[in-house]
Amino acid sequence: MRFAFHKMHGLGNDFVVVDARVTAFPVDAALARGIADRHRGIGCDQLILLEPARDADLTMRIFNADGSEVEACGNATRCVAALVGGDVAIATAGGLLHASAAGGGANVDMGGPRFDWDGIPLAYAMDTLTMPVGWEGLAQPAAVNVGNPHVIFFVPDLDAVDLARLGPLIEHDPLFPQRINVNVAQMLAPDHIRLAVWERGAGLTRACGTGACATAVAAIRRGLASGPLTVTLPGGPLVIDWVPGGRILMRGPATHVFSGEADTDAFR
Ligand SMILES: N[C@@H](CCC[C@H](N)C(=O)O)C(=O)O
Repeated sequence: MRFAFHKMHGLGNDFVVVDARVTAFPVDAALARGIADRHRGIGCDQLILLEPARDADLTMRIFNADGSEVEACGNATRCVAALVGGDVAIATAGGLLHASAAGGGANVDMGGPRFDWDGIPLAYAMDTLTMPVGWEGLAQPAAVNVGNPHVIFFVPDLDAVDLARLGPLIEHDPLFPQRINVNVAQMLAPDHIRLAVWERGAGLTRACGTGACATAVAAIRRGLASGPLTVTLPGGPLVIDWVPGGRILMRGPATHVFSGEADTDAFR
């Protein structure tokens, strides 16, 4: 099947966006993996599929590079808002999001975070603000669900952490029945966090919007920070705001790189 796509990125977290609002685009895990493949496909961290919605302007489906379909993607939400333009209500598996395109990027209302252990989800009950668990030097993380699941470690020196090695161990730990996105954060100031993310199903990425949201929320809950604050990822900064009990607001860039056409047969 011939299809059109947009290559986009948010701070280097890159996407293949297929607008299937008019013509359906049947995707399975193997096709998503093939499109995302950086050697044999188009290449991306996530494949984003736009479909019609009943109670929103559109539905956004998210497939990680490993083919798994997931609930939320902050950077893709900004890209979709920038692509569609104006104010847009986006239905996702993680909830209804409201976004508005703004000067080279977008503002997104990412909804409210969850902290209950079975809503993360974790395999068994524990405190999610300071979890009594650890993996080598990484210990006592926080867990936050912002539509998708995140675990956040605060460390004194981000450069001392080998996230490429520890990320997959933690992602696949039985404590996380739906696997987990692994965030390692260094507080630079009460309004500035440096962050690296091992993404579930995609590995190390240049940026993770939901990771920035989850980390900002965890830092505020722990009394380490107050919003609004800047989260600087390898690909650049995002601005996140949250007050306890409220909704998470994210602001950041969205870039359209090129548009193209391809044939699904090429990726199977
Ligand atoms: N890059 C994203 C998150 C994509 C989904 C994530 N890997 C998951 O499996 O939950 C972002 O910008 O939030």
